[in-house]
Amino acid sequence: MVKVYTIASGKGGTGKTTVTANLGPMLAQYGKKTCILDADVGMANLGLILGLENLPVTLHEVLAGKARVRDAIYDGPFGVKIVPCGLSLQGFQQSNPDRLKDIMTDLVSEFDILILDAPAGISRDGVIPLTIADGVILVVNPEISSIVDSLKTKILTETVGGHIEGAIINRVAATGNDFNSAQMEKLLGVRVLGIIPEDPNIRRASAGRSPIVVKYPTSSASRAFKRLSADIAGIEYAEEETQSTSEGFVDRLARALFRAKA
Ligand SMILES: Nc1ncnc2c1ncn2[C@@H]1O[C@H](COP(=O)(O)OP(=O)(O)OP(=O)(O)O)[C@@H](O)[C@H]1O
Repeated sequence: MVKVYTIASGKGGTGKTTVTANLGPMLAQYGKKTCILDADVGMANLGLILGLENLPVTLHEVLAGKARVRDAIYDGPFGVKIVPCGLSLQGFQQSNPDRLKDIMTDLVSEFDILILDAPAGISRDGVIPLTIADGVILVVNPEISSIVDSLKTKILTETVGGHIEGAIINRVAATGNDFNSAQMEKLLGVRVLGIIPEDPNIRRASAGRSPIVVKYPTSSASRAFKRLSADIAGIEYAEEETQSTSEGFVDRLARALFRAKA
């Protein structure tokens, strides 16, 4: 039975695309037939950070009624399938978001998990992905404005008959000064599914057109994404050894010095 998740937030820039781009490949790696779709048709950037652009057919053409969804499915890391949007404003203007539901119906028989990267805010384009998901996952930053906006999205989701699966707290500081899981659960009134730390390797990986789980698999955010994906896939996650950047550097320096002395 397919499970459809929508990755949503109230405020923009909380990390929805980052979460989608990393959960998708990891779920595929853990044996789930997974397809990620860029439902942020106006400000699409899932394709951009996964190295997919200048494509002949994207979700824009499908939503415009000019192409079939199976022609807009591309291969991604670890076997995940990706349905990106184009980058052009014209493509967005021609898209009809009401077609999204039919598109999902076409895909349900082929996948175990479908993940929709929803637009920020509470526009019509944003509401449709909330209604067609089995579970909406809120991506929240540990700051009061993001929490308040997520609460609005939670209420909106429930008002339109959607179901909140839980929240992912993203960009949590390593200092331990941010709200913890229990506090976030109390504030949001939803289950915290995972905590993703602030990790500069996320931006480096995106600049290299790759998800962090592929580019820097032992980085702190990658380990958090793997743990979260394993939970969603219903498998046990074996904690990997931490590869601290400073240890790696010291080891490399020691080796270089040893070679220089020899
Ligand atoms: N855990 C993190 N650590 C460091 N940087 C992060 C983290 N998560 C996301 N970012 C960065 O924050 C920025 C916004 O992330 P992203 O594009 O995923 O957000 P979004 O919610 O999809 O945005 P939008 O609402 O505009 O679609 C990006 O530059 C991304 O690299």
